Amino acid sequence: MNQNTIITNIQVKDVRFPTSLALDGSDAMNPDPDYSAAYIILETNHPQNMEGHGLTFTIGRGNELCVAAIKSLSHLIIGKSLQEFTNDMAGFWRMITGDSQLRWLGPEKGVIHLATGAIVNAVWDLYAKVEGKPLWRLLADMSPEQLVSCIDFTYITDAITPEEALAMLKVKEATKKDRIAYLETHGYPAYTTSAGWLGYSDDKMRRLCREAKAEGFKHMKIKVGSDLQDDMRRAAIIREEIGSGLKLMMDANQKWDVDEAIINMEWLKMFNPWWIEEPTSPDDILGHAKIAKAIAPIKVATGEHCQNRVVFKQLLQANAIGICQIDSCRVGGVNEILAILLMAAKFNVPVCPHAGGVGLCEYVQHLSMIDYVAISGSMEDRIIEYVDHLHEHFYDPVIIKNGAYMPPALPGYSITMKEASLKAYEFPNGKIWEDIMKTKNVKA
Ligand SMILES: C[C@H](O)[C@@H](O)CC(=O)C(=O)O
Ligand SMILES: [Mg+2]
Repeated sequence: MNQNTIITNIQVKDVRFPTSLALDGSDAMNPDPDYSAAYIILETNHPQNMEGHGLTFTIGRGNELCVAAIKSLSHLIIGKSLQEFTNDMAGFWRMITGDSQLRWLGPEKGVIHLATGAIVNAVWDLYAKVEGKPLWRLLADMSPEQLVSCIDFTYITDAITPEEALAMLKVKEATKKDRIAYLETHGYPAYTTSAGWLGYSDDKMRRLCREAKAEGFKHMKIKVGSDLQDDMRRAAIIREEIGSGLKLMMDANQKWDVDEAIINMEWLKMFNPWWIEEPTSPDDILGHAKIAKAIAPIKVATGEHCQNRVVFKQLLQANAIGICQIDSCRVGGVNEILAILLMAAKFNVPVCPHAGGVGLCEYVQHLSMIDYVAISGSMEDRIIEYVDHLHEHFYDPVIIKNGAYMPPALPGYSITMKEASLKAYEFPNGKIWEDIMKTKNVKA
């Protein structure tokens, strides 16, 4: 590695895609999302002009808050060298989350933590690019000691210690190469949410179900939580299309109170769902535990709004989740994800990442792959979410074959967006937004 890759500047962009126009991504809680990215480019003095790219995901309004928070954090990395960070990754993460004045805004939650995710992921993207490897492979090639050294164990040692983590990783070390070979041949299984968005008509839902089946998907997710009768009607349509052989998952996006979730699942269980996702408030650990106990063997899944490793720890300790849904930039990026993956493996809870959003499929494929290669060592009951939106804006978009993600081969974290897309979709002055404002005759 070049010994002096200095981060000289950080560009921060507010990029938004008008997905609400077609109701792509719509659910019971979020009826009109505009998939958006607070997007950053780390400029460096690298002789080949290497840049680190990263984003954090929002659904439109408020993206500017993440942009502002990233700007507030940027003094922590500008002028520093990449090597200073990579020599002590856990220290780097503690430094980014530990600015005492900014920490007051969290700690480690909300807008400031979303911003942390963008910056941390951009540093990992730069690291992987400088090393000439896709991120999953950079991590897979690390020794157990190196992987453990990336993790800040603060607040989680009652669930997992660095020594335990090391022992777990060492068990998987010898067989890593077999799993890399398997991944390269078969990929990692995916499920699709594309047919199940709440705002889609019945005809569109049916067509997308058929297409997904023909493309080889074996699992599909449907949105619920608007109105029970309508949820049942739509679930019946999907079951009719996919038959009993395919797995169906349901996502309530936090719409229900705890007892309401239990009652509604009593009705919805006739459609044989594998899991119910975000049945209630993402902060209600005991509520999730109560639901999980009441509706077993249907599993409770959550994580896309889970703010940090501490909440994941408690969800796992309380037997509140049967599926752990990491989100690549809701928590503080790769370092914190590694901690969560290790805890999930220790508690024997499968990880099925959340990827409904722009760039999230591109990100999370790397995370499931490192989980498989080095951490849990298993694909059993594990699938990565896939949504069929906006991949054309990335230089290294996901590749899905026969319903599986194929491992990315280009260096980096696959999150670099095309310059033309960054320009056209920049909010509010990009061409796309200017045109939308003109049509609506409004100012942003
Ligand atoms: C607003 C988003 O599209 C959300 O519905 C995504 C989600 O819950 C998922 O992909 O799961
Ligand atoms: Mg969801």
